[in-house]
Amino acid sequence: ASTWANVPAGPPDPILGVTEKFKADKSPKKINLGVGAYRDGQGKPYVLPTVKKAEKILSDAMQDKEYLPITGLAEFTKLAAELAYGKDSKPIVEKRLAITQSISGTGALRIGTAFLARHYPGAKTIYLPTPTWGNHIPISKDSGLEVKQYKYFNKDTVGLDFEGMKADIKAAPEGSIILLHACAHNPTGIDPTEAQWKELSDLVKEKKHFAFFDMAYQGFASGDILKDAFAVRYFVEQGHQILLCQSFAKNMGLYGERAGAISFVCESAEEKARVDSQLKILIRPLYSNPPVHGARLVSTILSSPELTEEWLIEVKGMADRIIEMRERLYNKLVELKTPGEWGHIKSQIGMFSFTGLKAEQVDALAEKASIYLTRDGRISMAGLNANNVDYFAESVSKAVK
Ligand SMILES: Cc1ncc(COP(=O)(O)O)c(CNOCC(=O)O)c1O
Repeated sequence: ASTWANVPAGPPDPILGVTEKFKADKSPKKINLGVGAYRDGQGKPYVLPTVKKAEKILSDAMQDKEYLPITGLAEFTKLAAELAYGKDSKPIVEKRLAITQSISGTGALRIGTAFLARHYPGAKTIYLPTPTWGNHIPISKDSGLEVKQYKYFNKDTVGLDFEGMKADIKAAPEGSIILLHACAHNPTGIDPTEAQWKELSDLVKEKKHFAFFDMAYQGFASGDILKDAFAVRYFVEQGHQILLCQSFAKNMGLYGERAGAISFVCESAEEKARVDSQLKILIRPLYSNPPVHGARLVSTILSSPELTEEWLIEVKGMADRIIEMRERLYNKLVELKTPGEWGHIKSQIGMFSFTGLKAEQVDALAEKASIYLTRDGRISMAGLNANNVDYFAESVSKAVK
């Protein structure tokens, strides 16, 4: 028998599988609201003008293709840390932030969970919000952590179940690992308010929990990189030794370049050195060293005040287009007298909207209207534009009547 006779056919990824179905659909009216990648007003992938300028600078520079160090391009990780924490944040000023480049946000999450599985002094259990980004679960499990949940989404109010969230975090054994979406929660688009983040910081501190931040959308959520980093910076100011995963996939449109970073707030420069050494030991047998081009693109932009200024305008432009689509969709659903409450479409933030559509309604939209979204009712708002938002609203209206 063949070597692989016992390999079973696995299920398609719930998110990426939607795009496969979309591609197979021949309808001219088809819409892909599945994958979380930004599209411009014409439904096209968007290469930021600052990225194009950085490409030109790099191609003129004709740099070599030598290996990066295990922890990546030092200029990239320095600039990524400053973007997230702020130039004058204490961990950076006191040189006690251990950081490594990663294979985008997914790679950062994989390194973080693997590092915790290997070195965390407490229980090797990670608490994830319900729901969370689907990939958080297999990443954590494959790293050897036990996965538990904390309440997050209240389907009656289509809002944050803050009391449930606090109760579950409080009930978790002291010193538990709590994964927190820093901004633009995926898939719900619902974030704690700044006041709620302050309460969560107190609770995490009281329980001596470990805050594991996933910040895949800094700048892309509200359009303001400082606003989106509020939770991360507040927790650090409050003295939490956080772990932070960063991605430049969305806010710089570098999806396929796989530019990301993971950082650990340490107690001292000496501890940072020990953590850095163990990060190298963990990464070396994983992929040895990371891809160079994406890191150079990010560094070229963030090391130039004028390119950074232009980038901030571009990332706000993306966020604003999504916010405009939220308003247009909401107004159209209301105009069509669509049954149900739709305010959450406007109040949610970031790439996604948790519509509240049921799985069978999602299936009907695919079959009857060639509109594709994940079965949890999440839509990527970026897939909507002036040419298709009315058709989508009309189709939803029909599906829920
Ligand atoms: C919360 C979160 N963390 C991390 C990541 C990792 O992204 P990357 O590895 O591309 O940086 C993502 C990317 N999500 O992909 C879009 C989708 O859900 O359809 C994410 O949403």
